[in-house]
Amino acid sequence: MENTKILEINNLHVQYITEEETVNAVNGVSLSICKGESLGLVGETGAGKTTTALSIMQLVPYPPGIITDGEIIFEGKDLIFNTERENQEMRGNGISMIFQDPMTSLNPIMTIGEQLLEVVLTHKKVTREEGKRQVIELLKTVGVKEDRYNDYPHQFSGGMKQRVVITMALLCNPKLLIADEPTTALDVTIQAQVLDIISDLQVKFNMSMILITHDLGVVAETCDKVAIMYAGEIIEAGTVEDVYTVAKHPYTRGLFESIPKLDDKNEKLVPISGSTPNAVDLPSGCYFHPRCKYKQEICERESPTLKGEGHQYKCHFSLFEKEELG
Ligand SMILES: Nc1ncnc2c1ncn2[C@@H]1O[C@H](COP(=O)(O)OP(=O)(O)OP(=O)(O)O)[C@@H](O)[C@H]1O
Ligand code: NI
Repeated sequence: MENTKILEINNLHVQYITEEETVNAVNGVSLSICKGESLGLVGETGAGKTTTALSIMQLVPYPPGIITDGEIIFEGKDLIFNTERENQEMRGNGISMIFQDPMTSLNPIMTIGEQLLEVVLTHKKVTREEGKRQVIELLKTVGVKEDRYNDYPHQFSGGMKQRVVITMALLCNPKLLIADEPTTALDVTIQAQVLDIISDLQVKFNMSMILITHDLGVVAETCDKVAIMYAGEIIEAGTVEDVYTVAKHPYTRGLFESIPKLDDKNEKLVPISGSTPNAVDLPSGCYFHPRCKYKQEICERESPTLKGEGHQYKCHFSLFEKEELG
């Protein structure tokens, strides 16, 4: 792995503003990814993962969504100041995104061959023949046979559709791939296959990747680094090895404890008590304090800063201090 930063997000804030309410979806996210590196972005529903991804793609729906602060530096340039033309170019050959539902990306009334070829011809200076050759070759790589070129999306199963979408995302050789829960909509039996394909291609093409998921096991198998999101903030981040060995934030610990253990069939899922805060009306101080069993007075009052080098966590105390506090 090289150490060149390909993407750097600094202090990103995103809100969804309507007449009735303001949703604080992303509240100061900072993260960076190096060339060829894969980052797992993990968090409960509503934590702001998709909004972070859409911000990078410059696809936050406006209205009601608006990036209110921060920087998104891709290859040295702040995407927030891009023109629409520059955005299209960035999405054509810089950053690609795979969505949860394959039909978000596929046109139901075109054959998959036609739509994949169109992507190539829009972004690369190649002949139709060469374009078609590239499409067929990449389709084969993801396990879709050449004789399916003229089929329509509805003729494919969910897993096969997602393979076509992966092909579409990779045709223009993106430097960064964002996969937003790419297998959640699929049958459990084929989720692992599709994840393997994504993971293999990420390594093969030396792409950087952000993999959004609820599944800490998937991150362990697929990613170099992990970032845990809670209420629009990254509350812990580091290498998979560091974070999985010693989780430093009580929320992360709670997430690990809530994974059912394979070797003990009777082990109950231990959910973190309480629920995620309402993004319209966030708690004072540390957003996790209402659910934290180590809560102290300062936690209700002050938002903790991010501590640590490399392995970072956003908490007033180290866990060992907490254990002493009881
Ligand atoms: N178009 C929208 N309008 C208003 N609020 C929105 C919109 N999209 C998302 N939100 C809100 O923004 C917050 C963050 O949502 P987001 O989809 O980014 O979370 P997520 O971590 O991707 O969740 P999930 O795991 O369910 O996909 C949530 O409170 C959500 O309800
Ligand atoms: Ni999401």
